[in-house]
Amino acid sequence: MTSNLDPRQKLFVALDLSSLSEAERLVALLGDSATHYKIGYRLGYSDGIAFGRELAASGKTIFFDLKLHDIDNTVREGVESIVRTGAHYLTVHAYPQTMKAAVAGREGSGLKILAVTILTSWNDVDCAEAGYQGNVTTLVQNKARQAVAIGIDGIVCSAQETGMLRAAGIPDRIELVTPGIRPKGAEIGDQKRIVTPSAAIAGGADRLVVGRPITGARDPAAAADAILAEIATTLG
Ligand SMILES: O=c1ccn([C@@H]2O[C@H](COP(=O)(O)O)[C@@H](O)[C@H]2O)c(=O)[nH]1
Repeated sequence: MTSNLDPRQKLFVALDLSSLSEAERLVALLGDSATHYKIGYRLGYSDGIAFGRELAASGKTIFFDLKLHDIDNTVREGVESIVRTGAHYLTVHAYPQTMKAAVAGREGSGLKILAVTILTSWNDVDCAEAGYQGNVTTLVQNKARQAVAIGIDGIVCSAQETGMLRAAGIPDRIELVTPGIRPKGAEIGDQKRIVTPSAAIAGGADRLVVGRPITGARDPAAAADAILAEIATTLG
């Protein structure tokens, strides 16, 4: 049996580009190949919020990866501002107070809050260096459980952890959003917990986040199409 799922719904293209014009060019180049975009620090701190608002109004699914973490009032008010952009997803760091404030801020809106557990550029040594007790697996699991209890809509983790999280009882309604995706042969860069697109889908990732393997490719549209083909084949 083949899947009816549109593979484009599984792929967030990270618009980590230095200017609005570069981002506009990439979105035009990708055309219908991409329906979901992520905007992070690089574009977000310049024209990215307005551009995300524009893309959302044009029918694209927009994910602001702002990784909020601040005092409750600031987080809540920040989330309220993001609600007004019409975006669909927003990240906060997976600290209890921050997650509670974010959930309060998005009350009554359609904005989904995603909790960033342990960055995919970290391994066990990095967690120890940051003063955490426990390894990546334990920390991701504990943070995910806390996030679910608080009412968060999704978890950001590596696709290495998706199976473990479902086995630990993280319910299917919680979206597992996975950066650190690297097609075979792609440059790894600063990522440490990487997974190929097909392995991520096979392992139960709900959404893949891909930046440099697309934005840094000589032919970004071809790179995105190759990832979509890999996703489609795995979905069956
Ligand atoms: O744990 C995390 C959380 C967020 N990210 C973001 O995803 C993209 C990944 O980009 P690549 O170029 O494909 O590495 C980037 O915007 C990160 O800020 C993450 O990598 N890991």
